[in-house]
Amino acid sequence: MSAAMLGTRLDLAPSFPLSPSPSPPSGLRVRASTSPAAAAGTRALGPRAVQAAAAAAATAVAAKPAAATPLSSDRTVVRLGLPSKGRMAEQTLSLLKSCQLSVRQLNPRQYTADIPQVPNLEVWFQRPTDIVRKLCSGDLDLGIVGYDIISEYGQGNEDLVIVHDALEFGHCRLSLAVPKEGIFENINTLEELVNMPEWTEERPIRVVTGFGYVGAKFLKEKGFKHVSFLAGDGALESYPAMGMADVIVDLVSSGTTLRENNLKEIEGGVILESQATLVASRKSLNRREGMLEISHEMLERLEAHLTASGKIMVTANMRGNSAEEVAERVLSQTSLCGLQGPTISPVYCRLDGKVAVDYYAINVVVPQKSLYKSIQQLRSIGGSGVLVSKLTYIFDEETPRWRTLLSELGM
Ligand SMILES: Nc1ncnc2c1ncn2[C@@H]1O[C@H](COP(=O)(O)OP(=O)(O)OP(=O)(O)O)[C@@H](O)[C@H]1O
Ligand SMILES: O=P(O)(O)OC[C@H]1O[C@H](OP(=O)(O)OP(=O)(O)O)[C@H](O)[C@@H]1O
Ligand SMILES: [Mg+2]
Repeated sequence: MSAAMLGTRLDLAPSFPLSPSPSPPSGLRVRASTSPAAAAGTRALGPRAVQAAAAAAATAVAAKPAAATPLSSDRTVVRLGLPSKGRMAEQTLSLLKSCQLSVRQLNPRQYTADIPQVPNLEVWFQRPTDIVRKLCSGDLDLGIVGYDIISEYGQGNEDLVIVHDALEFGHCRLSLAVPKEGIFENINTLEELVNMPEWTEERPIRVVTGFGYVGAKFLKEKGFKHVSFLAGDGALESYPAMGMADVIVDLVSSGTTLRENNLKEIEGGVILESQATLVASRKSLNRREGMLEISHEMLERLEAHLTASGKIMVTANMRGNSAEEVAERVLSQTSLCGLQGPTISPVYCRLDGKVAVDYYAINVVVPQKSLYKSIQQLRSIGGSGVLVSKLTYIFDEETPRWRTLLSELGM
């Protein structure tokens, strides 16, 4: 454990280059599902569209050479930074493997590796904080890190663009927590904490955190006037009991560490929600050869895998007079609507020497958690011979996140 005073007191008002908005800086957070561009986009996006985007990017660069800052080094390979340690490291590799993007590392002590499926891509194992720093400096082009680290170490840098904001692991929140007892016994909201008479210029509230930038920005925006920060690397939950800090700003997942150390979260005290993200350098996306194609491929594979996870394919047979009549019955059930709708196909058999349709086969994708309900609903409308299979990938016609990314890049 290491700790260093950032200064006896942090005079928040003049010394912090803080933006007024509590939300992530524009250009940093790319929200695929909510953007109007994503909602409006219906055109299929194939490899040609990626090439077109790459060509557009090249033209844009060619059109304004004077304004463009040079890319760091004239390397021709694209670099992906992956966490070298910590709890994200293993999960990152396993996610990539599930997307058929297995990382090949010849020796565990080597910091470089490759993904045989993607030529022209170098993998560099780095600490998560360094991944963000190196994306900003142009020494990496892509990275997988927690949103918390992007917010803290990216500090609103417009060059960072989130390509996929929800890789579905590393879920945690950055939260302010206070001791359960003593002067905090009746403090349950951030407002109550701000208004405590204890905090004065002579005796500021002492906050220990590894998130000095995001933490200070949040407290300033919430109206804290007298704050003193202590930077800590780990075991922050011990600081209040040791008398070294009044409150902590740290990552929380299950809440066990807080509870076991007699601390509690308070209403309004969540600073940000985090999970693993795929993040890129805007300069690289705009100008490094091959970068758009690689980003598109990674995004598509990640989306296909993540969309399929937790979903199953249910197949059943059903008697009926026509496909439409069977469809009416299936669509009358809430759990059988599928992704776009059920697929219904005739099952041909020989009846009295003639080919005839007696049954229809229904294929429908449903969330794994509603499996039993789906089976019950299928049976209630005459379904039989139910087969259930796990889905590995769902490649949609287009990836809304890709469309959002292109629009973010002005392409
Ligand atoms: N308790 C948690 N549960 C889930 N995700 C977490 C938790 N703590 C941190 N994370 C996420 O994992 C990332 C890496 O955290 P982790 O603690 O594994 O690495 P580290 O702090 O660099 O390693 P170490 O703690 O060994 O120095 C964090 O940036 C955050 O996004
Ligand atoms: O809510 P919980 O599920 O209890 O998780 C929260 C804890 O996890 C992280 O610590 P980590 O395990 O990384 O240890 P560290 O402090 O040594 O980094 C974080 O800093 C909290 O202490
Ligand atoms: Mg940790």
